[in-house]
Amino acid sequence: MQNIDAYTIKHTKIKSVDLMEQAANAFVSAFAQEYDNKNTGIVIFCGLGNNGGDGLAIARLLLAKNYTNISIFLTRFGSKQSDDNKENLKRLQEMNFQVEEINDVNEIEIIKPDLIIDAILGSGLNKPLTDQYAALAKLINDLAVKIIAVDVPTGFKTEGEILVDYNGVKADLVICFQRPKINFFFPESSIAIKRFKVVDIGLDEAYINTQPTDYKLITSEDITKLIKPRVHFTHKGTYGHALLIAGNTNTMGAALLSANACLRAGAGLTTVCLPQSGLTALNITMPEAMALPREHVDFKSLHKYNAIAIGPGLGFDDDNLIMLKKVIELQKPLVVDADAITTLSNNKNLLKNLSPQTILTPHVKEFDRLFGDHENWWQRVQTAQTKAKELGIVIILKNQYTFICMPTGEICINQTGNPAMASGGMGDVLTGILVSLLAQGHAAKEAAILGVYLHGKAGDELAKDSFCVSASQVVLQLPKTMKMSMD
Ligand SMILES: NC(=O)C1=CN([C@@H]2O[C@H](COP(=O)(O)OP(=O)(O)OC[C@H]3O[C@@H](n4cnc5c(N)ncnc54)[C@H](OP(=O)(O)O)[C@@H]3O)[C@@H](O)[C@H]2O)[C@@H](O)CC1
Ligand SMILES: Nc1ncnc2c1ncn2[C@@H]1O[C@H](COP(=O)(O)OP(=O)(O)O)[C@@H](O)[C@H]1O
Ligand SMILES: [K+]
Repeated sequence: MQNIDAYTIKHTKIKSVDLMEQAANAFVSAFAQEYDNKNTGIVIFCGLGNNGGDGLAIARLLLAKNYTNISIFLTRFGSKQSDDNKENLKRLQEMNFQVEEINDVNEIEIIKPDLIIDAILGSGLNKPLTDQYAALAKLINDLAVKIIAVDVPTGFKTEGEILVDYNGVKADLVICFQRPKINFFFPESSIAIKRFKVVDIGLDEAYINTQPTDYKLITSEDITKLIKPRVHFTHKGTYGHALLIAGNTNTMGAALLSANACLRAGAGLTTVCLPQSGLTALNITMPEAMALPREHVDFKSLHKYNAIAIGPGLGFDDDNLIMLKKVIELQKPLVVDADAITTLSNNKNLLKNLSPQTILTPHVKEFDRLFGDHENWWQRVQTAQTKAKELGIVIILKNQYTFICMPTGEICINQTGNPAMASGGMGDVLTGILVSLLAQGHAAKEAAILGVYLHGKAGDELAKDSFCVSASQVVLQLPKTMKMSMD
């Protein structure tokens, strides 16, 4: 971000203090949407760097908006004060507003406010908090009032492993500038952040997009470009034939959910390879799908399918390994999920044979089973990136924010989806969508981006007026979500 800052200042001829003003304005607009009561008791803590400068500018702008119940503390714990911080302190003092300067946490005397704005340290954090900073973070947290952080909670690293013994500010809301930080997407961030909002501060977007980074946020524009419209004079043969190898006695539902998702994501034809005992259920619930009883599979006949998915509810029968081997040998576009990932974990030599059009869809436990235990998500995502490159495949590491690791080393982060979707069968639905998209001719990379986004988006649409969302509901919602995502 620092170099993007510098570029914007240089090329748009905007002064850094004006960029700070834009950032403060964007913060205040977002803040006012959340807290519109002008009598709200607000305490703002500012450091000496640019995060503190933002805080001082925010204080002035809030006062101008008639938030009258504001106290400001400037923490002089160091000696270095940034120029823009000095300038904003001057502007505030010119308004005759008192800024209380503190050199030691013990000097602080505050009456419990309604909320605290944390502008002590931001993305400039370069070491863990100690001494005065750690004591101040503790004091703020212990007040047990709402905390709104400017850009980043003080003490929170924006990149790298999140410390288990985090001692920084614990924010209810982070109003973050221009782009979310990578560490916001890891579950461990919940120790410091309940919620974040990203605001546009006018940095040069075109330039940001030229900056070398492994991370890319998936946007609705990406999806609109990727979805292929249904074209006149096309027929079922145009949209591919998908095969799902799934289901077992007690987990037949997984096969049915996957198959239904595959149909509803637009595959021309869907065949389900499931145990004989599941045939009646399939025929009754999904007359559109075809069946291939698993007891009588002629592997040579599998060539005709455009894409294959293996794993949901598959179980661990003796012949599963043979089936997985045969399917990998076909070198077709392939999704390996659930129990097939576990089988792969026990037969890691197969990994190197996966075709370049393979997508693996592990959740955290399956991922660690496959690639070893990890202490945290930062490490896990690094491994996913390395393995996707090494094996030349796509790895979808599933979570609230799903990481899609490409063979090129690129990591696409998906932000759709929500906790209402945290229920069994949701991953089976994703697998059905993915194989459907592969069968329709999307490359693995495209199918992964589209599938993960649409799956979460359907869940988001349903969660707008529903406490929880079932996997079957996501399946039913899919065609609408796809249609709406086209424009
Ligand atoms: N990027 C953008 O797009 C825009 C960014 N903007 C804002 O700038 C913020 C970044 O500002 P910043 O670079 O001045 O750093 P900031 O976080 O204020 O820290 C200041 C100093 O603190 C020190 N320090 C660090 N860790 C420490 C520790 N553990 N314990 C003690 N001291 C520690 C360290 O000093 P040093 O150790 O080097 O002496 C550091 O230099 C960013 O979050 C956003 O709010 C917007 O205004 C405009 C657009
Ligand atoms: N809190 C959440 N936010 C967003 N997506 C979620 C959440 N919980 C679950 N999901 C999504 O649901 C799916 C769950 O997959 P998985 O654990 O394999 O489910 P199952 O094995 O029950 O089918 C993943 O795609 C995951 O991203
Ligand atoms: K902060």
